[in-house]
Amino acid sequence: MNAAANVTAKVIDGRAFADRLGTRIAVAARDFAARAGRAPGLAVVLVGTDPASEVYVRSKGRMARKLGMESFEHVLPETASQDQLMALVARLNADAAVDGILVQLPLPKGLDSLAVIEAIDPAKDVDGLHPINAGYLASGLPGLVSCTPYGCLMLLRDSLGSLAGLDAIVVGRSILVGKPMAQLLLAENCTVTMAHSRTQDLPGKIGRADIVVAAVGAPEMIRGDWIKLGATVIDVGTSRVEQGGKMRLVGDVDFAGASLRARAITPVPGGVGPMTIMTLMHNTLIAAHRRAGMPVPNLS
Ligand SMILES: Nc1nc2c(c(=O)[nH]1)N[C@@H](CN(C=O)c1ccc(C(=O)N[C@@H](CCC(=O)O)C(=O)O)cc1)CN2
Ligand SMILES: [Mg+2]
Repeated sequence: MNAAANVTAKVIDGRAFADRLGTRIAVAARDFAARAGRAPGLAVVLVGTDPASEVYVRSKGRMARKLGMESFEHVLPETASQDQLMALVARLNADAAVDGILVQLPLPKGLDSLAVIEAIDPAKDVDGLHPINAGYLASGLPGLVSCTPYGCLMLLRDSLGSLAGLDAIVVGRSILVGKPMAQLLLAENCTVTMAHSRTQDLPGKIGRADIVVAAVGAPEMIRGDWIKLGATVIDVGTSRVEQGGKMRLVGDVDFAGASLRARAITPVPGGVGPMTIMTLMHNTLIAAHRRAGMPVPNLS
């Protein structure tokens, strides 16, 4: 733990961690292909032309191919109907070459993302968002875990070892990050507080936490001086802000201020983001093994 307020935190390098995990996934994917007679297959669905989503979808396809997986990319127009999207999901559910299905979020206005998520075969739900997989997680049963929180957990375990007994706060309650993150931390025997827009005395609650996971999408809303000395800070937020005439990517946490109090902190970019894509590859590998009736390799 930092003894004084002016010790600089260790910066957690999510990109390097993701690269190392990727090397192990590539070996396991090659082994799967040799035994199953086909590569693990990931289908990525993009609806519309949101520039950030286009970048993420392209990165996912590129990474799948780089690691020796088959990538199936489906792009529907902004004007696609709910029925068209549901029909595509049904086709992918029935396609034996597809182990993982991911529908990039957010969907254009007018489309019901929860209905789409519920239509995905839970065994292929590599985003871990289907209520069946959320239920497995809450029940401590093996399912598929949402990619970003799974990546955050890997970084926390790597940085801290055992998390048992630590006070953790998760700021944000989305089904994509906040809720599954809280379940994962609870399963690690943390005492978990879930904070959200109606939480009272957020600075006080953050100030008591050994682990802070920030996932609200509000640029630098968590001030550095709220952080407990020696805490570990995981910043999931990515917001583009203008500074001095230039666009800059920032997280939910004031990185410079928090670095003076935390023992370790993820940067933005280069922290949680790269883990999101690599845990998706990991989930695809897991889904492929389960669907083929093969034991899931332990890559940790
Ligand atoms: N179906 C899903 N939709 C979305 C998810 C998801 O997990 N499943 N997560 C986010 C977007 N996302 C992946 O889809 C994602 C976000 C950020 C990064 C990333 O690597 N970020 C970099 C910075 C990139 C930049 O410069 O813009 C970083 O933080 O270092 C990867 C994936 C919402 N939608
Ligand atoms: Mg990041």
